[in-house]
Amino acid sequence: MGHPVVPSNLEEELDIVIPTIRNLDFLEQWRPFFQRYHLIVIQDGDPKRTVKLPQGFDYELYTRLDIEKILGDKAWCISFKDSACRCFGYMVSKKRYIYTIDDDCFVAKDPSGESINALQQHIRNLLTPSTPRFFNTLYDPFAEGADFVRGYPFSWRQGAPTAVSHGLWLNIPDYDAPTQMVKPHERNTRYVDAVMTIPKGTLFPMCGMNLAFDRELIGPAMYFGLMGDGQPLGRYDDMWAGWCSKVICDHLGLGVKTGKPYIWHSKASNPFVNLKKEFHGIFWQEDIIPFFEDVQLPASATSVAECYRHLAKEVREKLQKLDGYFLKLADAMEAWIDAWEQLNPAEAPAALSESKAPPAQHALANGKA
Ligand SMILES: O=c1ccn([C@@H]2O[C@H](COP(=O)(O)OP(=O)(O)O[C@H]3O[C@@H](CO)[C@H](O)[C@H]3O)[C@@H](O)[C@H]2O)c(=O)[nH]1
Ligand SMILES: [Mn+2]
Repeated sequence: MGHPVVPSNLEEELDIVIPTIRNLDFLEQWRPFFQRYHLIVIQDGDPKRTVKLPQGFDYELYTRLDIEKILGDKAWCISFKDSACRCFGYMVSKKRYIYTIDDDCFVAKDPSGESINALQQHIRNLLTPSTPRFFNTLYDPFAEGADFVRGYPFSWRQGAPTAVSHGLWLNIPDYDAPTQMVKPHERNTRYVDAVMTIPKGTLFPMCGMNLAFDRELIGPAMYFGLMGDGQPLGRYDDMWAGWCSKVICDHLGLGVKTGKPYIWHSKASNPFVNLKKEFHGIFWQEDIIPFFEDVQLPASATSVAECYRHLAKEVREKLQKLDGYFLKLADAMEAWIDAWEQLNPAEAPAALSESKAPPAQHALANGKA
């Protein structure tokens, strides 16, 4: 299968969102790959701090004061003092694609020693279909030198539109605090040359460190939750967005891929601080995962916003038994989607009519998915 042509005007189609409590010197190393794109920087913590960017980058920068000015009475749904604040950048972007990266992630090298253009690989992942309904054992059938293997149904080879591309990390792996405490010196040195679709009906731990998605297909579901300052939970921001968006992707016939590209994650955050942030989540997720596995989105929900509002109701009803936090989180999910639609009126969904729905959604409309 030929590689899709990466659109030459991609810079008009993609924003790079970076949350930061540090500085952005890391951009110097990414300059060859990032300079042509517009950056959306979410400056977390003290709004009076000055965040400097290397010369020559085109960017917009938002502090907590900007978020409060823009969102008004809905600003409370955007986390403060947590990387979850990055999702504000998804909301204010006007582009088709989003790439989000942490400020301690650098350009990795592949086994041949070549620098990895993570952005290019993510776009290839997003521009080629996914195979959520039937696993291709040779992994990505659209990769150079690969294809669908014998026994793969020909009528299913068009695949599904890809909504999310989840990249990985060399050096410091994205481990939870307990694992990091037990294995403080473990480094990920394994470069696996593969991209694969996460099967329909299977959840996964989405990491926000090196993540791209199609904002038009799944943007409204990419809310990174209520974390950080004043909240009983942290470091489950990307996880929450991953579980919500995967359930919605499965329902709407969209695909999620994981694997290449790799970035080089340079800093291990403090496992003791992380344990305090993650503590409740380690217990709650034993109930949260079955909740997402069991949730049934109605066939009448044919837009992301409709699915998301249904999810918020389910969270309120079924997770409040875990902790009152989930009542607040459900309210925050609704504030998020309201704010998203206010800031993006053109995208505010009338339910996708059959005629406009891509094939996979056709299947949903006809009850085949
Ligand atoms: O209060 C904060 C803390 C951090 N940031 C910015 O967010 C990213 C990630 O921060 P950091 O690299 O310190 O955290 P990690 O533990 O390595 O990140 C992983 O944890 C996930 C949980 O959120 C995160 O997505 C993973 O990548 C950096 O850019 C910090 O500057 C912040 O804005 N506010
Ligand atoms: Mn980090």
